[in-house]
Amino acid sequence: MNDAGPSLFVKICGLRTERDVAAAVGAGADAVGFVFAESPRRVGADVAAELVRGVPGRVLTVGVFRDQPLEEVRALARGSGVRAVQLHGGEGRSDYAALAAEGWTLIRGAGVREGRVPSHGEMGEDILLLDAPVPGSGTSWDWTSVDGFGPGERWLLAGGLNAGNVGAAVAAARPWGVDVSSGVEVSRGVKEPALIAEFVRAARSAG
Ligand SMILES: O=C(O)c1ccccc1NCC(=O)[C@H](O)[C@H](O)COP(=O)(O)O
Repeated sequence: MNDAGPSLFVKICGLRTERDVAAAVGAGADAVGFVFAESPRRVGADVAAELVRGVPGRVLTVGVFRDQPLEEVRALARGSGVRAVQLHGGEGRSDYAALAAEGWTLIRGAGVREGRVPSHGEMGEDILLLDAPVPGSGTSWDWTSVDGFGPGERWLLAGGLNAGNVGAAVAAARPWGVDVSSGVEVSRGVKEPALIAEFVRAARSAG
């Protein structure tokens, strides 16, 4: 994983096909996400496992969940072979602690509502993902409301990003990395390789 380098960490989320994975990896993404939560992007453990097998070790594989029982999170994360778990619901500290003890890298998806920006590490996460209140909806929020993250704090900016606005978003919020789903799709759940390549290029030149 790109850990402390100067370049912006780029995650492409909601991949469903080998073509999506090839596009994200080929474009130079640092992480790829597979949605196991209720969503048009949802994949099963078997499909995800097949896709994860095609991802090189330098790219972090992430399973995305929302308000699912811990046993289900464990089963899907293990069954698919992802290395990181991203939680978007009301999961509590004890859930984070249990998953951390089992060795997964933990990403906490937190919606920014009315300018209230959650702090890094509140749940014991490794990476904080600041998102729109409805994750994966392609909606943006006021990125200028972010203030006060230290240089060592790993946090991802997400929510309504695309190749056309990621530069301004990065300039305003100075995140450690960015995450996108809708902005690299032609319709909900259908990724477009050219948009993925364009997004990674724009993000890299911004950060
Ligand atoms: O993608 C989904 O449908 C989804 C459903 C439930 C929980 C999380 C989900 N997605 C997480 C993400 O991919 C991020 O929210 C994403 O990077 C930002 O989404 P977007 O605004 O569509 O770029």
